[in-house]
Amino acid sequence: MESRSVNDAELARDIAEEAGRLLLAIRAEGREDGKALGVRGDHEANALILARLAAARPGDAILSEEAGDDRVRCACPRVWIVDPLDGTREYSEGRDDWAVHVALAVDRVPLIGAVALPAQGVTFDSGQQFATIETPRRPRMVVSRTRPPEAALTVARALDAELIPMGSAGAKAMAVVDGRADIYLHAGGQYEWDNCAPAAVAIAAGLSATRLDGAALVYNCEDPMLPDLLICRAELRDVVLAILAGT
Ligand SMILES: Nc1ncnc2c1ncn2[C@@H]1O[C@H](COP(=O)(O)O)[C@@H](OP(=O)(O)O)[C@H]1O
Ligand SMILES: [Mg+2]
Repeated sequence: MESRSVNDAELARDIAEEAGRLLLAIRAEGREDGKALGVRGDHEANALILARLAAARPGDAILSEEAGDDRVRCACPRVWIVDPLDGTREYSEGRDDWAVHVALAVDRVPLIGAVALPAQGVTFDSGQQFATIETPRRPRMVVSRTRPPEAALTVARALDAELIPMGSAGAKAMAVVDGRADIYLHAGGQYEWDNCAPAAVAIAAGLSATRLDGAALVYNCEDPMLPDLLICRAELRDVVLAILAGT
């Protein structure tokens, strides 16, 4: 029987923070820059996360952006879904909007997750307490800084929302969790590892996290592509979905 001395959310947080410290140390070394820095960071953070999960939860399956996928996981009820470095481009550019994602989907539901933002010195996990945040009169929407989707721009125009460009799905989702933004809308392509941990934390924080048609987010699918999502304050969900349905 494997050891469960820490619960799944604590384990996810510990591992995400440890990978984050490694990524900060690699960047501080200054041996690589640009693409090579991102490649090394992805590779070493992935190795650390896979080793830690295999030791702590040997009975569970793993889906990682940086590891092969034999799809044996599809028959497993508990699957860890990890992105060792989300926002690789931003990490390589010396910015602080990048993240480490460690999530656990149970029966395809994003139940547990941790999102570390190592360069911002903060980690969020689905087991923590979340502060109550007031909704401002003018909504703020985080969007990809390099490829903001047309659907997000349409919603922003309709709501007169302020647009905040930012890298990394995890960094954007956590901006909504901690009240720096109210809506994160993505379309056009993403994978389960990009949004599983962010969605798990967002749902635990009482936010709405769905597909752009309002459907539930389902994980551990045969094809790990999960191309669009909406994470927002629960009270904004219906109005955003109605705007999207009308486009
Ligand atoms: N159209 C698309 N197709 C595939 N992946 C996409 C995508 N748009 C964004 N992503 C992925 O989603 C994450 C956040 O992107 P963005 O900062 O543009 O919002 C990045 O993950 P990685 O950095 O792990 O590759 C990026 O590769
Ligand atoms: Mg990613």
